Amino acid sequence: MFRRVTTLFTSAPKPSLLNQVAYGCSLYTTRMSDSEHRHVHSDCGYPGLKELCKGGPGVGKGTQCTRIAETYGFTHLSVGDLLRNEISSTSEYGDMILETITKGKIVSSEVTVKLLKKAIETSEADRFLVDGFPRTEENRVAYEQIIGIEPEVVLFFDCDEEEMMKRVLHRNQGRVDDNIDTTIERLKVFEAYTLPVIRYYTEKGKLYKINAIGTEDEIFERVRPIFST
Ligand SMILES: Nc1ncnc2c1ncn2[C@@H]1O[C@H](COP(=O)(O)OP(=O)(O)O)[C@@H](O)[C@H]1O
Ligand SMILES: O=c1ccn([C@@H]2O[C@H](COP(=O)(O)OP(=O)(O)O)[C@@H](O)[C@H]2O)c(=O)[nH]1
Ligand SMILES: [Mg+2]
Repeated sequence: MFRRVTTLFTSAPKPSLLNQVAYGCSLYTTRMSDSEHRHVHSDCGYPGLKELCKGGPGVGKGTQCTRIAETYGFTHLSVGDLLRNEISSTSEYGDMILETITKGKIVSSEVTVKLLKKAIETSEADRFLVDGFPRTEENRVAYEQIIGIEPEVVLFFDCDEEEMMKRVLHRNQGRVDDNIDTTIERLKVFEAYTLPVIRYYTEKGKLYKINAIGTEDEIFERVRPIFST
């Protein structure tokens, strides 16, 4: 079985650098029952909304985060992109990150939170959409401790495993992890490490499940009410 996760965060305007962070959304497929998820409701207004988006590999997190950011004025921070930028730079972490991504494993929180913090601090923006993070409970705790913000809303993009695999294999961006073996591993990692994060936010009453099957436009229309007051 395949599973996927995507994450986005939005943040509320705030005074200090770290307060600016918005939690994003994640996309993933899951075996959780619908009763475990909250659904988007009309009183989830913006501004003041902090969002976290979750979903599995290829579910469309990045695609939807880009549209959300453009439409609602967020700065889109993809942690995957931050990590890939490190690989192509002279970063001391480059080799480790490449090996980790190639295997479909998770980079340590020490590195990812450091990169996120730097991206936020060097940006002049005051609202961010964080995509594809946190992927583990350790990520979540480290992020909330260091960034100092807990998301109010977590978007969960739900898609069947076969469709996620199909989207990954057709992504055509030359990524080292866009292959069958790595994606299967990523789905296992999702189930073992990311699903607990989803459950955490479900229990906190912050999870919003979005059906990620359909066209990009159709999915965006399902997301839109969350950002529209
Ligand atoms: N609703 C959709 N239907 C079909 N393909 C999609 C859809 N949304 C995104 N894609 C495509 O699927 C691939 C993975 O999308 P991406 O946004 O990178 O997902 P993720 O960030 O969750 O891994 C891309 O090639 C993208 O163009
Ligand atoms: O918080 C994160 C985000 C990404 N990754 C690594 O980067 C890869 C690609 O992540 P990305 O979000 O770009 O993938 P997507 O889900 O969009 O396909 C993951 O499989 C991990 O190896 C990580 O370790 N921690
Ligand atoms: Mg992505």
